[in-house]
Amino acid sequence: MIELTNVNKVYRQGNQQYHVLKDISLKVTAGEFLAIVGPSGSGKSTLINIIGFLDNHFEGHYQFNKQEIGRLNQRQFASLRNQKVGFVFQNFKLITNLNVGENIALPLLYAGKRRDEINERIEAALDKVGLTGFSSKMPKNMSGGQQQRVAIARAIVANPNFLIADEPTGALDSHNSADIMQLFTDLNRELGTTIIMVTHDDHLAQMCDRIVKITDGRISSDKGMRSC
Ligand SMILES: Nc1ncnc2c1ncn2[C@@H]1O[C@H](COP(=O)(O)OP(=O)(O)OP(=O)(O)O)[C@@H](O)[C@H]1O
Repeated sequence: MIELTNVNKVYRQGNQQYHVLKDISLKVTAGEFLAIVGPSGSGKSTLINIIGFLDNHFEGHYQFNKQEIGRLNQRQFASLRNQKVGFVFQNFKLITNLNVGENIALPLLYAGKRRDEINERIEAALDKVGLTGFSSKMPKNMSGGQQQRVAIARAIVANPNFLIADEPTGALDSHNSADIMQLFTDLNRELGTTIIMVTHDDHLAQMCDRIVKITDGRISSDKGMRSC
């Protein structure tokens, strides 16, 4: 599904150049649950911004479902981002003055779905994350773990091809972290959701099928756990 070949990323600031990703070649197949780990500043966010269609200013090749990303115009690139990927962030990024259902509806409204379909899909997404009946609650009246579940429901509601989760348990205590990791594992195992998760936590990374380590902009190791 995802195939990066010799991807390089250079940030330019004035006369300075920062070569942040160096010859990254990475394949991710549908159904994988992959952790991206590495020290602070090693390039993890830069890499997931490219994988998640947030950044198309890089050198090298990115083929998504055999389609070369570099050939797309900005409109096609934005529509790929809206349709193919769901994002989960450390700080949930829910809209606080919207209720749970309205937050989850956002990707469907952008996609121009009809109201009755939206309502059905909200309920189905809430079921999948274990929050049946929470649609009219306000996020501020929910725990951090529940808010992250809402964010995950929003990320999956439009049936993206894959999820990017950037430190998804970083703001949670150990109990809620374990719950969220269990939810990701269930989504992956039971529904086949492809998940790419950035984490600093080695223990959480061990729960994934595969761990890709980035060191100073390069892939320094790539280990499959299921096959070990
Ligand atoms: N817009 C930018 N302009 C210049 N340099 C940048 C820019 N964004 C990131 N960098 C640099 O690129 C390098 C990689 O940053 P990146 O955020 O990808 O690392 P990271 O592994 O995600 O770090 P962390 O774990 O702390 O989030 C860092 O040295 C950072 O300072």
